[in-house]
Amino acid sequence: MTELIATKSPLWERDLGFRLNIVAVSDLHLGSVISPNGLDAKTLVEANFAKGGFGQLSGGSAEADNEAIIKTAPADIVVEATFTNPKDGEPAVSHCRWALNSGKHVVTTNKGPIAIAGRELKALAKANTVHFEYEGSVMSGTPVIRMAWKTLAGAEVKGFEGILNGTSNFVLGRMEDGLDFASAVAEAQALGYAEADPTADVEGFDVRLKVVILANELLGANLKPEDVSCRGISELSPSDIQAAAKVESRWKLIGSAVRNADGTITGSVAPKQLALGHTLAGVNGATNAVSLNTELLGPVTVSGPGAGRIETAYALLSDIVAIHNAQSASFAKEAA
Ligand SMILES: NC(=O)C1=CN([C@@H]2O[C@H](COP(=O)(O)OP(=O)(O)OC[C@H]3O[C@@H](n4cnc5c(N)ncnc54)[C@H](OP(=O)(O)O)[C@@H]3O)[C@@H](O)[C@H]2O)C=CC1
Ligand SMILES: N[C@@H](CCO)C(=O)O
Repeated sequence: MTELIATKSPLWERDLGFRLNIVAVSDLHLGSVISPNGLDAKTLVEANFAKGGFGQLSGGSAEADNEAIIKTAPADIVVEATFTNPKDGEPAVSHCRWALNSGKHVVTTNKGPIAIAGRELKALAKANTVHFEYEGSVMSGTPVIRMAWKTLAGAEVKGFEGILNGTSNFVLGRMEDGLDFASAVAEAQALGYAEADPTADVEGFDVRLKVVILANELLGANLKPEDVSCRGISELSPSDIQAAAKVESRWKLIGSAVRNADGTITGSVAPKQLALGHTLAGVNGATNAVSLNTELLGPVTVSGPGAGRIETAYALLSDIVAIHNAQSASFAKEAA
């Protein structure tokens, strides 16, 4: 995000009508810093700080004092981009609570807080009259949550199925090329697609969080991760991959949810062998795609980048734009 701010600020000011000013940063390795007048994004990107390096800056400390930074920094918006913890969502859930309770908007790509504590955090945002935005938690910068809410409003989403993890899709493709599993995972890590612990990617835990988020957001479910059955791609062998190719099909890790006749919602994550003609069979690399099954339009499929540094930073920008637009609309209404 800092890299994007360093290069895109003049363009955003012209096209989007705001200029982002970084007033504080907290990072486990680098430490933390508060600068009410703003930190230069280019310097932050290029300085190549050593461990604890923020300690050298005015207003800086070699320790990541997240709580104090989040609560006291003179910021309007807190960007939560620590690692996703699929078990209890921490420390990100606490980061979001501290920010919302301090009257700060939160934008995040972290799946943990939304899948595990989404209801609580949304209520907290409402109580504090601030926004809690998380478009990048599913399919990184590719719009799906707001797209479904806004552009497909009234179309009645009944279920969805999708490729929701860039790493596992990339790994399956590289295994089709003949690469072994471990080398393919290492490539995905080097490209910035994988989670801090890639077990979450290959065992399906990351997709499970995304299925929970989409089911709760788009189908009005109240699922928790443990409600969604989950199998990952680590169960597939190179011979499974080759056997699928021989019958004109491909293995894909599919996350899905459906509203049942009795109104309950069932979610699942599992590798599926798809015929080459299937809408999701041609989705390659770190690209994600989701087919939303709607009552009025039938399936509507969205496809785009599902992982990557810039792609994920864009998701944060899209959340900030949403906040800016909502606030501008509300100021205009008050002024009328
Ligand atoms: N990368 C991607 O393609 C996508 C990522 N996401 C999600 O976005 C988030 C960020 O992704 P990504 O940058 O790839 O993740 P990384 O794991 O690469 O980076 C996480 C960052 O958070 C810092 N950090 C970790 N714990 C703490 C803490 N307790 N306090 C302060 N800083 C902390 C790390 O610091 P340090 O380096 O010092 O350990 C690191 O800089 C994750 O939740 C991820 O799941 C969502 C969509 C796509
Ligand atoms: N590790 C995740 C990042 C996006 O959530 C993936 O590969 O899809």
